Amino acid sequence: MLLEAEGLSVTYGRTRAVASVDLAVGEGEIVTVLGANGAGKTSLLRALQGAVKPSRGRIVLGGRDVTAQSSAARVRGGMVLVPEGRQIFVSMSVHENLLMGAYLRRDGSADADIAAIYERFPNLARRRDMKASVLSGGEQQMLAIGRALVARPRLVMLDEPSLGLSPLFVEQLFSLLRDLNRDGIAILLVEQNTTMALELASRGYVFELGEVVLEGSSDRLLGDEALVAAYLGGAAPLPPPNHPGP
Ligand SMILES: Nc1ncnc2c1ncn2[C@@H]1O[C@H](COP(=O)(O)OP(=O)(O)OP(=O)(O)O)[C@@H](O)[C@H]1O
Repeated sequence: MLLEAEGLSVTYGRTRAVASVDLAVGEGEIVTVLGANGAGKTSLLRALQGAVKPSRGRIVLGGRDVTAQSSAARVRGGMVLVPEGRQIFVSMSVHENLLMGAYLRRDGSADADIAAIYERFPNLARRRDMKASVLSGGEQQMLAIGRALVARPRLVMLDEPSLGLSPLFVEQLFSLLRDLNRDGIAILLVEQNTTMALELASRGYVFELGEVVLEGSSDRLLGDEALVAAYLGGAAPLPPPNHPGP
């Protein structure tokens, strides 16, 4: 396995945001983490990235225990996070944002990788000297992903990347994730867009109150009625056709 979390727990004061979670992502695999708001998905990713110290458990990346390592060391180990809300540097140019992605690389130089990002994202190439604040939401998401790719990851973790994007951009985003995966990059995707996430991923974990309540192949989860009822909007039955209304 490329990434393994074993018995991982995250607590904030008395709140147990992540409770004894076991999770794994294989080399080149796409795995999705689903769950309602507040289920602990962001806390899980932040613990994996090293932004939050887990209260219990361990994280193994490429066979090495990284639980005590800094975020920077984990980036060098091949794991990057595209955080919720993108968190690009809005007062910096597109190009400067991409250069920040190279900052943590051991060699420090990323000209060829940034050129490859511009090839992949022509919209960013056209706007390379503009401030990131003028980009559309979709372009900002592409920039956040582009910046992560400059670090040459083996695993990209994304926290609700489709949030606030138009349906067309969401389609583009998912097709980009598919392309990245074809290039050999493993993906750990936190999404509210349950159906699209399961159609992209090979496996999924469903979180509730910090615990994994369901896990399995995407096909199994897509066919699981309990999951459909709880997470795919199938829980509320439609009123009968002759319903008098309010
Ligand atoms: N920094 C923090 N301090 C205290 N409690 C926190 C903190 N961050 C998250 N929590 C709490 O931990 C729980 C899990 O939150 P988390 O953001 O990880 O869930 P989530 O599944 O990512 O939700 P969302 O989809 O709304 O982002 C929630 O009860 C939340 O209020």
